[in-house]
Amino acid sequence: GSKWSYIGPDGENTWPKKYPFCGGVFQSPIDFHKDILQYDSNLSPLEFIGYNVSSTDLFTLTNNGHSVKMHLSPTMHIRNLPFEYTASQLHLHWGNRNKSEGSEHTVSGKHFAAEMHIVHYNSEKYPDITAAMDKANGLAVLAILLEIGPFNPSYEKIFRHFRNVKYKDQMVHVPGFNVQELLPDRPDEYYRYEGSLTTPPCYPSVLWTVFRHPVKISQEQLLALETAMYCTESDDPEPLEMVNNFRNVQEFRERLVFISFRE
Ligand SMILES: NS(=O)(=O)c1c(F)c(F)c(S(=O)(=O)CCO)c(N[C@H]2CCCc3ccccc32)c1F
Ligand SMILES: [Zn+2]
Repeated sequence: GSKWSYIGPDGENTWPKKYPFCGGVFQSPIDFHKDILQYDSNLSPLEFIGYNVSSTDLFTLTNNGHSVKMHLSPTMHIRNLPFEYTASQLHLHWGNRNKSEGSEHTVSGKHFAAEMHIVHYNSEKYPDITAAMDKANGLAVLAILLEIGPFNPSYEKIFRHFRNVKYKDQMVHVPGFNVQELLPDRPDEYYRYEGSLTTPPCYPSVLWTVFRHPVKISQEQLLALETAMYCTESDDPEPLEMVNNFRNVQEFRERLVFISFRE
């Protein structure tokens, strides 16, 4: 199994030993700051096809020991990227109850409270994500920055199930809903760059789209995310809280991040 973690002897500084790409090029996440941003008028709004999933369809929510991930319906895909990308799963990254600064990407050096990723694979060129995940242009990940605000009923459609996936390998079914509700206002405004998976094996295969505007969830919803899950199995005598499951920002030299909006 994947023997890596975010803390301790298998923490991120040791990842390159077992996963060489983690010490390679084009690594994510990164910090978005003024002098690496460049407006690009060709960055058009993405089209989200099949995101409105019927409640008779079921998503599977799983605690995989690293994050909580929700397997998505293969009828969901994005258009307006260089290729068509089909949805695979979504998952989250967060901090802890004393420090709600667990986003992966940062803006002018600032963390947001948490970050949600919707992982897609290039279904035009590859049959499935396993074939796509180590190829150039293989994956496209949408990133939504989360911050504290009013209660968010759309996010609650996922969050209300956290108590049933407290421990590693637990799963629960979530009735389908319109996943587009999870996206921020103005999804036409985003950061775009070529990067990598932020977990081992860190393949440099990801076309990143990080939406400019954060989504608000309540303090209570954030606390539930920060305190509900464990990395360990239900019968483990030494339970490990699933907290701070974000990678630190990586060196980003001699490259630009393209933005679809003017400052
Ligand atoms: N931040 S990130 O880079 O988007 C990111 C994660 F952070 C993350 F934890 C995961 S994981 O939950 O699968 C646990 C470790 O792979 C993924 N999985 C992707 C890529 C790896 C293999 C795979 C296979 C099927 C579906 C999705 C994925 C991931 F892409
Ligand atoms: Zn992620």
